[in-house]
Order: sequence, then C-alpha cells, then structure tokens
Amino acid sequence: MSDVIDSNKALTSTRFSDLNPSLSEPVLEALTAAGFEFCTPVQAATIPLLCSYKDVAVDAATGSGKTLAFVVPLVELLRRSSAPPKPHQVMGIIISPTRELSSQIFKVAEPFISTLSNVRPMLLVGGVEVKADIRKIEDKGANLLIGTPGRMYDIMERMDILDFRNLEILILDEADRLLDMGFQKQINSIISRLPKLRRTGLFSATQTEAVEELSKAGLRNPVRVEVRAEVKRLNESTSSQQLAASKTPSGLHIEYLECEADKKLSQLIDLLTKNKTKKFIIYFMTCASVDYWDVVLPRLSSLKGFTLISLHGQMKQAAREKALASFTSLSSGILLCTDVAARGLDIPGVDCIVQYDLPQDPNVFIHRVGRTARMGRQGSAIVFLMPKEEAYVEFLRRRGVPLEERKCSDEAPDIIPLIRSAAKKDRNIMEKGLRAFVSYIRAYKEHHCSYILRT
Ligand SMILES: Nc1ncnc2c1ncn2[C@@H]1O[C@H](COP(=O)(O)OP(=O)(O)OP(=O)(O)O)[C@@H](O)[C@H]1O
Repeated sequence: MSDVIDSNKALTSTRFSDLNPSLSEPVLEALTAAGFEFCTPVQAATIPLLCSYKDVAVDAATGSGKTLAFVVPLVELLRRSSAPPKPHQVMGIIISPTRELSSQIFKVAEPFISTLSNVRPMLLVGGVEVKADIRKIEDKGANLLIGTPGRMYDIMERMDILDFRNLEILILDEADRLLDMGFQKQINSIISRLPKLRRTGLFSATQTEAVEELSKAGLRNPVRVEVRAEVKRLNESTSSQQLAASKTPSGLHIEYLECEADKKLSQLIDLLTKNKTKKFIIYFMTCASVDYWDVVLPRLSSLKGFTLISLHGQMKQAAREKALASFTSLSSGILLCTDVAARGLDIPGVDCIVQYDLPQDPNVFIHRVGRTARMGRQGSAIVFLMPKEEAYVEFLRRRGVPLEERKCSDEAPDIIPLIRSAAKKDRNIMEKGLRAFVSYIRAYKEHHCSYILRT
C-alpha cells in the first residue's frame, strides 16, 4: 500500500481537529498553544495511520513537519494505554542520528508529553557521562527514551531495570543516516529487545536499499507515505518550463557555481559581503576544515562585523550546544559546519546554504539545502564545484534536484595573498591549514571521488 502526496502547499486544508481518529483534547490544546492549526501533508497522512495502529515508512521532503508527524501519534498511543506506566516501564522510543537532532525532538515533544500523566521522558545522547544517565534512570525512572542509537544501546546493555514488554511505539528518524553512520548493529540489537506487537514508524528524506532492508526487518505491513514537491524546472535543451517531482522544497532556489579551487574563497567572500544582512550556513567537508576557516575568516577585513560561529562533531558537547543556540538566536550571521548540522536541524530564518565542499555522502546534499526554505518559505542554496566535479550536476538532476548555473562574479576580491601573509605571521593558521588540507585529501579520496566517478 502506498500514498503519494503533493507537498506543494506547506499546509493542507486539514485541521488537526479534523483528523480521524480524533486527537485528544489535551493534544489539540498543546497544538493550538504552539500555533499549529492545519496539518502539513506528511502529518495529515501519517498521524491517522499510526493512530490506527498501522506501521508507516515515510519518505518526505526536508522541513515538511516530520517531527510532529510522529510525536503527536506517539503521545496519543501512550494516552490510550490502560494504566499509567510504572517508573521503569518504557512505552516509547525515538531514535535519531545526532545529539542535536535528538535534543531538538525532545524539546518539540515536551509540551505534548506533559499532557500525559506520569510519563517521564529521558534524553539519551553521548557527550555526557553514561553513569549520570544510569543514575537518573535508577532514581527517577524513564518511560519514553529519545536519543542516539549508541547511547540508547549502551543503556540497554548496562541496565536490566528497564522493562520494554509494554512498549507501544518505536520511531526511527532519519533512518538512512542511522544506517550510514554504522548503527545497524545497535539498532538491530535495540529492536530485538522490543515486543513484536508494537507500532513502528520509519522516517527518512532519502530512501536507500539499507532503509528498505531495515523496513522489512523492523516493520509489519507498513503503509508507505511519500511526500514529493512539484517544482518548476528549467529544461536546458528546450528552455521550456517542465514539472518534475522533487524532494527539495518548492520555495528553494538551488544554483551551482563552477570555479577552480583557488577561486572558491574569493567567490565566497564576494557572496557574503553582498549579502551582509542574511543568515548563512556554509558546509565544509571535514572538522579540520571548519577549524581552519574559523581562524582564517575572522581575520579578513571584508568580513569585519560578521558573526561567525563554528560547529562540528569533534567539538565538546557543551560547545556544540552553545554554538547551535547562538546561531539559532541570530537574525543574520554565518555558521561554518560539517554534516553534523546537515540533517533535521530546524534553525529559524536561514536564508542561504553554501556548500563550499561537496558532501562526503551524495545523499546529504538534499538534507544540507533543506536547512532553508522550510515550511513553504523561500530560500536559496549555492554549491561550489571545481571543474573536475562537474559530473555532480547531472548526478543531482537525475535525482530530481532542480539546479541552475550561477556565473562567477567578476567583482570577487583576490583573497589568497591576504591569507598567505597572515599565515606567515601566525603558525596557528599554517598548522590548521595543513591539518585541514590532509583531512580534506583523505576524505576526498575515501568518499568523495568514488561517487563522482560512479556517475
Ligand atoms: N502543522 C504545522 N503548522 C505550522 N508549522 C509547522 C507545522 N508542522 C511543523 N511546523 C514547523 O515546521 C518546521 C519544520 O518541521 P520539522 O523540523 O518537523 O521538519 P522535518 O520534516 O523533520 O525536517 P527535516 O527533514 O529537515 O528533518 C518546524 O519549525 C515546525 O515547527
């Protein structure tokens, strides 16, 4: 069974209060309090299914409202269970690939969970002492686990006290990423401890064979929900407008800019200085690259007055959280990051996504660009390509990504001599530059080239 939905409109005309089976009053009140009245297409399709005890495999565009599509039915299913859970009875689990995404889901879910009596949620992510989590669970209990697979698996291995026999629902968010990150073993082990008679929802913005396998192994007769945006795409050969199915939001304008490696920085600076009031996310290939640009960019006089914030997976957890909170609160500024910030993060008001380096995994492209143009808003994205990476354009177009060429700016300043002279004076720049270069070459060899060459 399969439902294919057109997500051209961010919201449908279906109110949450119109859904069948009906949602409970406390959930409707929590939705109203948060300003949500009408469902997005993925919510209109998925909430009734999960609430009717069906498993779902959902393939939906970025920023289409997947989080509420699983949080609302999860809370409804828990409300229906006969008695309030005992302190160590786990009734629901939500697994997502990164700490940031798990924390975000936890925050979105909190007001809905608080409508349930005696259901204690627990955030389980790395970066904090596992012993602290264990103590908290022992002392206070946990009925809903939200977290990353590594920590969740660790807790399950170490703690016999948790009882999963009455578990109602398992949600796997960003399923393809969970598998890409090598969490197959942990996920299988987690699933093997859960009762078979449960509901399972598998959410992903990209479908892969591994996701299909996981869906076969973990879901029972799932209903497939696909949400595609219809976009106008410029057909180069005929210059006519064509309609194409795309998983990128329809308010998103995506361009590629082709230039040699030594011109990329100048083009970037030109773009940033011409858009001073905008909010940018710039993706680099490795953590070491982010560290390098983090010391170099603030030294450029043309970027004086810009707020630059870095975020990558090798930073300490507290620093990661602080960086994300600071960038979220800005109305304009620049986030320099790796793919740790590619998926699921719902940062308000991002105007433009720059992919300075291509992603190591080609599927991550649509997740990166999906940090803007969320929920029917407008946004733009620019991917920098070196001439040898040109094949990537066709690769993306074949996957339904509408992409237009952007010409290099003639006004771009020559930045390289400035960096050279700064590096001569500061060993830190030199060292970080070398480290970035080595990490970049390694990543390029291991991941990047392989998919360019495969196209
Ligand atoms: N029914 C709704 N009405 C209005 N706003 C909504 C609705 N549902 C979700 N939103 C808002 O839309 C934004 C995107 O939602 P969400 O983060 O769940 O998207 P997503 O599909 O999980 O995206 P990604 O694929 O990037 O993870 C959030 O800011 C959320 O508050």
